[in-house]
Amino acid sequence: MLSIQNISFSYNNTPVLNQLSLDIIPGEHLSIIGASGCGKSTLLKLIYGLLTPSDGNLYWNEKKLLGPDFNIVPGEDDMKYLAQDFGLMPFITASENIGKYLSNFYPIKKKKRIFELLEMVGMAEYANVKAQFLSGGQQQRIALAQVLAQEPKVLLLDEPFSHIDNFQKNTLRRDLFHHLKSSKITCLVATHDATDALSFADNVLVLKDGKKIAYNTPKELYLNPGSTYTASLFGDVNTIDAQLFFPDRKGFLWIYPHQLKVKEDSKLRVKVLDNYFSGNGYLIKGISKGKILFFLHHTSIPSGSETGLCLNR
Ligand SMILES: Nc1ncnc2c1ncn2[C@@H]1O[C@H](COP(=O)(O)OP(=O)(O)OP(=O)(O)O)[C@@H](O)[C@H]1O
Repeated sequence: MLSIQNISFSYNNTPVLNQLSLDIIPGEHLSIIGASGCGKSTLLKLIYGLLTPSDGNLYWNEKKLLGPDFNIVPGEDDMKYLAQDFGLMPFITASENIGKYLSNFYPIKKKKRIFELLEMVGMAEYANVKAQFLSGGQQQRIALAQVLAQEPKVLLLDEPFSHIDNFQKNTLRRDLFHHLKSSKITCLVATHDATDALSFADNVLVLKDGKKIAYNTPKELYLNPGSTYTASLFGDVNTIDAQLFFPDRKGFLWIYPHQLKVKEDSKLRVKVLDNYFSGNGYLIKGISKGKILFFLHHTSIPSGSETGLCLNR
């Protein structure tokens, strides 16, 4: 188990992480989400041992992780960390970058493993191309293959698909996360992409200003985000007075655009401000009693017109 126990961290006396605790069981896939600068990358660097916590402890299977103040070569043996800047060697080929840390003792086995990994990241045809001639997305895929090559027990991925186009990203992450699950590799992913968290994580950790503000399964967190901050990490969201739909309820509801639908005679009145084509319909921006609301509709609605909204159950 990976155990994060009450860790805090500051860069030059500026606090970045604040008393964070979490246990991650072997084989678990955790997504770490939060606004830019909330401390996601810093947390991964602390776990991998590139930084030392100013307070608290980290354990991997009862072994205390000591960080760079105690290890001559930073980085834990059982772990691999893929940083946002990939770290490939530019003057050697894609294959050589992947095979860099693999043993030369069994050359046929090594070649096979490199090929398998190139296939997994959809880069077989670039095997002999030097890294410096690959695009950003291609380099990111080779860097992913490189961290997988040594079969780590824990994989720490920082925005692993940020440079990869949607089409390839969808295929790649399905294949990658399937591979990690079947190989029982524990995986922590810092991400801004809601799909990484919703579709592929077992649990999601939400950070805000270096603090853990929510932790749950993706489904539970999506349906009951508990704050506008958490809900908005999954996309556009409306914060609506609960009494508007449920007279007995107090507080707010977090309603995603697809959870509202047009009902002309509904008492929630909205004036349409803008329409955004979204493929299978329109995302519509409206205003109701001075508050911006987003909802979906199968056609556009003229700006300036008024309509009613109700819950889409
Ligand atoms: N080497 C550093 N020296 C000083 N401050 C740093 C350093 N690295 C990061 N920070 C600051 O620490 C805070 C957390 O940074 P971090 O990179 O962990 O955030 P993040 O959540 O991963 O952001 P993003 O989503 O934009 O990658 C930010 O305010 C950042 O400016």
